[in-house]
Amino acid sequence: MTKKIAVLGASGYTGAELVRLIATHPSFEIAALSADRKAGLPMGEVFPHLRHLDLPVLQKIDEVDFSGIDLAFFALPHGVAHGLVRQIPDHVKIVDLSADFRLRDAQEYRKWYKLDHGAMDLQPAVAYGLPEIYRDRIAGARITANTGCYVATSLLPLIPLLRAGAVGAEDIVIDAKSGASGAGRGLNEPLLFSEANEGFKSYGVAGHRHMGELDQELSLAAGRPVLAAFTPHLVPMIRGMQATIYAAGDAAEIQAVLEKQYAGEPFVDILPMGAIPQTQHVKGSNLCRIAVHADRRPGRVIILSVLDNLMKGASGQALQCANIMLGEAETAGLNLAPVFP
Ligand SMILES: NC(=O)C1=CN([C@@H]2O[C@H](COP(=O)(O)OP(=O)(O)OC[C@H]3O[C@@H](n4cnc5c(N)ncnc54)[C@H](OP(=O)(O)O)[C@@H]3O)[C@@H](O)[C@H]2O)C=CC1
Ligand SMILES: CC(=O)N[C@@H](CCC(=O)OP(=O)(O)O)C(=O)O
Repeated sequence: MTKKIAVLGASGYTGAELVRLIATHPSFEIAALSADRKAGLPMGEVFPHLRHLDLPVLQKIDEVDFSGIDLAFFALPHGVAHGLVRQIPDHVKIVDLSADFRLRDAQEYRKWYKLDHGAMDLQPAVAYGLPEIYRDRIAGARITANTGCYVATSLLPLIPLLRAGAVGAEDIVIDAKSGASGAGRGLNEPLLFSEANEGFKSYGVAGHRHMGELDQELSLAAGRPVLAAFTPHLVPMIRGMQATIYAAGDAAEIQAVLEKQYAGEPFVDILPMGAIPQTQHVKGSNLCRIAVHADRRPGRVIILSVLDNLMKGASGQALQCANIMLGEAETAGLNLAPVFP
């Protein structure tokens, strides 16, 4: 049976990526698209690459008729979803791509996002949207909080390793890089071509807002508090993300744990030990590719994890969660090989 889908925030990058994916989904149909500043415009005008699709005009959220909608994606900035969620009728399932429902503690949300959370009472029923780890919870949830892009890149290798005790919890360093689309489509001077191209910089050093989410999930996996070092960088590419993770552990054991954990998983590809995954080899796909290297320092490893921030880092993963929530094949609309070169 066809499921009717609303994409809120369809005039942004993750919203447009959801529309691109849903266009080939065998049983999802786009019934409503929302925008803020761009409300009233046809989607094909805002995103000419999608003008061949027969799509509803962008509306303000309060104009959307949710009565026939089965699931809404919130592709909205953080700070919007927690105020919006109560306006959405109970029959509508929600996949929130923002950070609003990722943190289970109101004080942590205030600390990292400088906002008071308006719907923390709903949090116990929210599933954390990392399907390979939380599939069963996602299947029964009304609201899923899609994992952040940097965090998904880091957690896919680290959660199984911490659970298995295969990496030391006390000395994890995550050195991460993102393409510019990770910052969304809003105007932002440091992301102007002449400022972001041909350059490289770190940002959010020792304080990026994804640290709260990392702390939460790494600590849960280890069964004790874990404070990893995490430094994000902006690189002059459009899509793509890499986390280079330094930790204590035995490379052969780590390789074996990851191969076992992800055997049969369609979207996590554990490469042979010592391989070099590249962002170019996941672009446009929902794949996360991971490779383990033994460091020359005994007992230390280097783990490389790459994904497309708009796909497995956001919209691809959100569609994977929606498929699980609506009882569809998990890969529906996601069987896309990477675009290369
Ligand atoms: N980009 C990425 O790689 C990733 C993004 N995310 C998260 O996904 C969410 C969406 O990101 P992204 O698509 O990049 O963002 P964009 O800035 O590209 O898009 C934001 C969308 O939200 C709409 N919007 C903005 N403010 C409001 C508001 N107050 N009320 C209603 N609608 C509003 C915008 O409408 P309009 O343009 O018409 O004003 C636009 O459609 C964010 O929470 C982001 O952190 C998560 C992982 C990765
Ligand atoms: C390059 C760039 O600016 N990236 C964004 C990624 C944030 C993002 O998408 O945030 P969530 O996954 O938490 O929603 C940033 O660092 O703020």
